[in-house]
Amino acid sequence: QDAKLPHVVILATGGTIAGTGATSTTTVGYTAAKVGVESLIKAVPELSNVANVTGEQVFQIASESMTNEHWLALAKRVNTLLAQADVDGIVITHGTDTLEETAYFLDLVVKSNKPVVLVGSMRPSTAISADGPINLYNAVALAGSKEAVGKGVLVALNDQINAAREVTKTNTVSTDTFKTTELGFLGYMLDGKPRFYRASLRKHTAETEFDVSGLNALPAVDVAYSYANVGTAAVDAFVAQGDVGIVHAGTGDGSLPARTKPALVAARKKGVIIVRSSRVGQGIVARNGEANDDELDFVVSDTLSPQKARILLMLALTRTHDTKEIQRMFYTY
Ligand SMILES: NC(=O)C[C@H](N)C(=O)O
Repeated sequence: QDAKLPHVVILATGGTIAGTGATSTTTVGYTAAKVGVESLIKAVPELSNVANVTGEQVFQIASESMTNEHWLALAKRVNTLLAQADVDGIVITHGTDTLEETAYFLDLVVKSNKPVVLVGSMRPSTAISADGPINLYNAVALAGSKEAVGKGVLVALNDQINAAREVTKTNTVSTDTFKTTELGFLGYMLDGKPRFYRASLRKHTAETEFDVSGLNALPAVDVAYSYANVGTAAVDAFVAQGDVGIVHAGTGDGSLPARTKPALVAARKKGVIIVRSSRVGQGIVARNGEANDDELDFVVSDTLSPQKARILLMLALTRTHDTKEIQRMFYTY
């Protein structure tokens, strides 16, 4: 322990960064979530040069199995730790498949300006040139840095720093998979030091109106994906199971197929909040563009991906069912 260094807590949740393969050349077909947090820390002795590190195993899962309940537990732990004067920053080791979703959820509910950095890896810990150790080193250095304070929840892999709201996984297996394609990533990690060039302008962390401290569950919201020949089965099933919100991952600028639209309109009449988003991955879903949202009383996702729109809609529904208010939130966060 070096009193001059920041105290960074590593919260381990599993994923490939904690995965093991049969051989050193196994980079797919490995088992995720095997190695514990103490082993992750021990594998990178250089961490002690940049921070005093302590570890906690919060879950041990592959991130495709992440649930709302995991998020609530994780957010509460993060908020408790960051309220402690002796904690300077948090690193969360996480599977990459839903890493961007956990990052955005935390971006909306963490009540602190202290850095929170999500990190993972694409190769298991046993692989030649595993990317986990260097990613973990950079994440810890970033979480302990003054530069990362107030920047919102960050995602740092492959020497690049991204904002939680905008980053997405873009390649199924490559180590160079996390991208903020059009808006651009925030900066680089270079020799364990952050170099920031931009910041996300949407409200986050300490500035948000969302509070999960008293919540044990989140409102039921699902994503209905659109494609040629789509029918109403998904929307109907979501309504039947009692969803209070549906995010429509529409084609193009969030367009509504002739067959699906009546089901969404009927769902809205029953009180379900409908958010029009797009499966395209880039660009703004324009309000009153592909549909008359004012008339239908729908909300548009702005630039959020369907999976992130689901998160904001769940949190919005913990505060209000007023569509004007919810639309304001989609233009704020
Ligand atoms: N690279 C990874 O971490 C993928 C893994 N399926 C996970 O998300 O847990």
